[in-house]
Amino acid sequence: MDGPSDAEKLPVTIVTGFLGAGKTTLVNHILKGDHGKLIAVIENEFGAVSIDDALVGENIKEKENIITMDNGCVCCTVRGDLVRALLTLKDRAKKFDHVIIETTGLADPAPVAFTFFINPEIAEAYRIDSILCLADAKHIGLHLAEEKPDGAVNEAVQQVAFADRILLNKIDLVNDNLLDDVIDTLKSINAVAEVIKTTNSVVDLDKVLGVSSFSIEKTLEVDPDFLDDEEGHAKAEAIENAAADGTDDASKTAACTDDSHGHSHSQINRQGTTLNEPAKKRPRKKKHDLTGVSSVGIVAEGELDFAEVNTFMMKVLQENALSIYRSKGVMCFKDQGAVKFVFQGVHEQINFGPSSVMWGQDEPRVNKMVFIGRNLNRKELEDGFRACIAK
Ligand SMILES: Nc1nc2c(ncn2[C@@H]2O[C@H](COP(=O)(O)OP(=O)(O)OP(=O)(O)O)[C@@H](O)[C@H]2O)c(=O)[nH]1
Repeated sequence: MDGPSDAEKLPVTIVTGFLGAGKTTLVNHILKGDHGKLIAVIENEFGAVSIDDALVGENIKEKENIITMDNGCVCCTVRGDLVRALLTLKDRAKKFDHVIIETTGLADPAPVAFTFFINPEIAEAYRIDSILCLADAKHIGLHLAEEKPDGAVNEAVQQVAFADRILLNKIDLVNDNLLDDVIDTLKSINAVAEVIKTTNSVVDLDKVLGVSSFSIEKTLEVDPDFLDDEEGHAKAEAIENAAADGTDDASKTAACTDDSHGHSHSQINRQGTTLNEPAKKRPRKKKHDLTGVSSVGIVAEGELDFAEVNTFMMKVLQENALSIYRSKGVMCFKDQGAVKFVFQGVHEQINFGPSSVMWGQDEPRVNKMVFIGRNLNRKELEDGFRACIAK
């Protein structure tokens, strides 16, 4: 018997893009939009302390419409969680019109997309509408050019290569020449995806929702092994088992092939074909290797001193502009009543100010700060931040 047609399946948008590119800003733009759709959001954060759910939660009417997956990358350690989240959403009485998955900025989108093909229940209920990649016009060049250890994928390249739409965001931060260069680089990696220039991820919603721009044929052109993963069957089985028994161990084992928290995917080159084109022998797939990349999450009770935080953050971000990819947090300050502050940093670029919502009456006023980067000094960051609590 034939399965359901694509039109009967729930459309899913996978939002990808490097750390700080504007993914959460896009999700919020979509949620606030006048589209009349009931949207469920699956948020994945790399660190154990999540901030994005609070930032997205401000725009989502009911808490149950947002599912957060912390402490791991959706393409690696929490893939079992993704399967569980999708199965849970499918069985909810409330019928959603659309699902958005916001991946971590370090996720390789290929295994996330793969999930929609290996699990029959998910394949029957969902279709990928689009893989959207947010690219930060100012910093994407840096990340695309980053040399990775031998055998490891560059996640920024994978994100661009697998997208069917690229939102080239933060165009306010670059001049026209640089913008043209960035577009050339993006096109050299992915010649087929439409590139849409945006500021603050503001895009016409018709260009991002219900666009049916994902195509398995195009994906297979980018990665001919996409559905034919060396470990694919073992992975599928392990992930399904993990989903069934409520543990992630199986997906960890399946997805992470070594201690460096890696698993294998094709590395894409600038022409959008796999490196080491398969000759007779299948090329060894490259690993998603996050060695040295970590997140430091800090939860601190008490009110912060404004001047101390300012001095500490400026110093830390100036001294580590290249190694701290991303910093973000929610904070409460002395003498500021119920005003909730949001800190957003992308490398040395900072946005810091009051949130659009206040601390709720029953909401515990707890400061949360996350730093994500390479070779972070956990103790220095934790001690420094805690020292900013007002005496
Ligand atoms: N100048 C400028 N800032 C922007 C733009 N779009 C987003 N931002 C800011 O960039 C910061 C990061 O944006 P997010 O939407 O949180 O980025 P993200 O990709 O979700 O970040 P991660 O989830 O940490 O990977 C925030 O301070 C945004 O307000 C833009 O077009 N121009």
